[in-house]
Amino acid sequence: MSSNRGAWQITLIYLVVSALWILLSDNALTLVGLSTELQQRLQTVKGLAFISITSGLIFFLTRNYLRRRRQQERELRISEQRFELALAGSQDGVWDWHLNSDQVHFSRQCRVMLGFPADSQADLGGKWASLLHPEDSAAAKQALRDHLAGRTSRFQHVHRLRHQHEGYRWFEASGRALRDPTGKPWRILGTLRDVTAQKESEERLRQAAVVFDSTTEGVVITNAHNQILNVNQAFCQITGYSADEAIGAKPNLLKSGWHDASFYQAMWQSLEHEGNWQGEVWNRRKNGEIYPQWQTINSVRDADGKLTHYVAVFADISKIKRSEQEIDFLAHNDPLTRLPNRLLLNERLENAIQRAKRQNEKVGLIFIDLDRFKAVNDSLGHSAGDELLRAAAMRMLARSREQDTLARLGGDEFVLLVDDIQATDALIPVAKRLLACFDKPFDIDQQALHLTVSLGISLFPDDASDARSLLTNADTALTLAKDNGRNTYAFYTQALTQHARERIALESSLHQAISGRQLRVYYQPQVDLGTGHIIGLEALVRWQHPEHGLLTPDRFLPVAVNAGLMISIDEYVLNQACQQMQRWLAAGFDLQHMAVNMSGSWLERGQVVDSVKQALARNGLHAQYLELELTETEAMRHSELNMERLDSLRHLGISLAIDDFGTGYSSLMRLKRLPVNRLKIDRDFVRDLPHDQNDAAIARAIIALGQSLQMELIAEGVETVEQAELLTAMGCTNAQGYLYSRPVPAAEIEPLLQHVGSTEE
Ligand SMILES: Nc1nc2c(ncn2[C@@H]2O[C@@H]3COP(=O)(O)O[C@H]4[C@@H](O)[C@H](n5cnc6c(=O)[nH]c(N)nc65)O[C@@H]4COP(=O)(O)O[C@H]3[C@H]2O)c(=O)[nH]1
Repeated sequence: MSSNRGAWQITLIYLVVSALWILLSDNALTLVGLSTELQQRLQTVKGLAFISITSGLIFFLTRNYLRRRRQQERELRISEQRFELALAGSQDGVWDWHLNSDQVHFSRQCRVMLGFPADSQADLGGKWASLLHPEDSAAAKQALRDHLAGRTSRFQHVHRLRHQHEGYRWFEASGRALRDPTGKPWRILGTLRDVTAQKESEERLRQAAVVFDSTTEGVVITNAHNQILNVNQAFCQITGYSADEAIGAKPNLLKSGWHDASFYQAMWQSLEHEGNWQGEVWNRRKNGEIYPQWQTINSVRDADGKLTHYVAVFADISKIKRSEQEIDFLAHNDPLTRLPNRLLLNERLENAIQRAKRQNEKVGLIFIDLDRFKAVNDSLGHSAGDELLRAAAMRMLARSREQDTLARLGGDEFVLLVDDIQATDALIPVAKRLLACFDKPFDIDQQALHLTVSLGISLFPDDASDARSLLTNADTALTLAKDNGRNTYAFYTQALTQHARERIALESSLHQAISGRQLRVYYQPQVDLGTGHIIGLEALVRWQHPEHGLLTPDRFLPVAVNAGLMISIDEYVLNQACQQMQRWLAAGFDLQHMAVNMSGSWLERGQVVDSVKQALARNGLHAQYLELELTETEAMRHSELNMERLDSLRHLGISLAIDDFGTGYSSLMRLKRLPVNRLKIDRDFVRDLPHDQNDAAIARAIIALGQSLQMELIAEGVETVEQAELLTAMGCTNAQGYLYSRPVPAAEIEPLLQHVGSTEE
């Protein structure tokens, strides 16, 4: 009941009761028939009674009314206090917006939250919109419009409002509109809550969730009882377990059994005392594979310090481990053959020497060099060369004892470290075994390649007292093995050291030899096997050494190659030979050509064509009388430039011969393309004729090849009549060798030429 209606009802009742009282009580007195005086007295009493009753009534009503009001006011105050307390506790502010007057009341808390003075009574109406962040403004206003229009039952929106001092902060505003009977809103009341911290932690959580899901490191979260609560995608990828399989289980699901109890004890102790643990753990994937992981575990405690969770983050480091191993391997091993390299050999050699010192034993070092490997590499290409090196390494490794170290130093150089030997002789069977590794040919690129090795042996403590000298001495011994005709072994001796010193001395005196005219040119005849006539000569260099006497090319040419002196020597010989040939021709000797050796470096450097032109011009020799010899290996070098230079030489009119044919690895295609007139059968295949069937077969094959390519053939190193006859029978037309003459100075050649006869005879 409304207050107006209630008041009207009470007043009406009072009017009716009073009117009835006045009218009826007077009539009642009249009817009773009392005297007038008594009636007047009773009327006075009645009037007083009425006043008393109504006064009493008014008193009680007023008292009740006032009591109820006080009670209500008290209750209101209490409720207001409760509300204030509740709001203060919740940190929410209250706002009250009278829409018609556009007056907004912001509670004290609201003002504090927005950075206004707490007790400012300034009207903040209309401020709300201006405080809104530009990015949130449209959405917040739309939410308010929706509610005022009755489209939503509550206004609720989270947006940023500008704080007076701290920039924008996040607020959650909620409220409800009061509407008149027509439904039109006239007031809206609501609360405002600062949710900046919540927003920030939501953002942090969102970021953490992204990290959790996208990190490549596995993450496991367990409760305090070490039961898995959550794992991330990376965990599943690394371990092979799905999240469903892992959740609820314990992390020992991954236990590999590689760590003992003390390892886990130390881990738990660290977690308990430090709150974290970090280290390498070997775990087992679902597929059984054991792998290393780098793991960090942190214990998580609540505000009261009670342990709630463990969080473990780990990275699979198996790839890193593998590359570490690979790097370590490559640092100590040769990538081609996978054998130990120089570094590892040195380490092992040092150790072996120390051990031998302690145990009074010996250490043997065998330096191994593949004979003529360079020729294979140059003619068949590097990949075939590599394959050959690998195959050779495998054969030697298979024949070595496990405790010995076979190392590759680079190129075609290997070393076998033979540990724990009692006597020098013990190395002989080892060396023989190594040589035997090369008895059978290697099958490379569908070709059977025959290869031999030369071995140089030195011994600790007999030949050297430290690793470095031992290696140098083995190398020196190798030179001796090579000098002894290759495919053999040689021990280091003091004499060898002397030899090495001589080589160094030779190199320095070779420079003087060239300038000081110590070089000599010897000539060796080349004869027609059919007529026995000398058809040409080969110019061969000698060194008239002031102390060592006459030195043959094998003593000083390798030194000259190392010292870069080959071109000077070749040019000197060419000049001398042209001069001499011109003299002999002028003297009327019937010679077809003068053969001069051409080193690889001379051809390679490119000045050979000019040098030849100049030598011919200087000596007035016609190009047709000059023949240049190039070894098979040099001729097969795959360089277009070399090919062009050979073509240019041919265009000058000189002829070209391939020297030492049969020792290299010729490609038929290339041989066909070479502008060559003559093949010289290497003396290695002539030496054992006519007895060696293999050599005979090779010589026959070379002759057939030369014939089919329309090249002239000359056999080198013919020493016996039988050899000459056999070669003639095989179809070889020319020969050179001691049978006819050793290489001799020009003066000694002339009687031979006269014997053959001059054109003037
Ligand atoms: N056992 C034996 N050997 C015989 C016989 N007939 C000839 N010889 C030797 O065979 C070699 C032939 O020369 P090469 O194959 O061009 O082989 C030559 C050649 O490759 C190189 N050489 C010599 N002089 C020069 C030069 O002026 N320049 C260049 N680049 N190399 C040269 O040195 C190599 C060796 O020359 P030499 O010691 O003079 O050795 C000569 C010669 O003395 C024989 O019946 N039996």
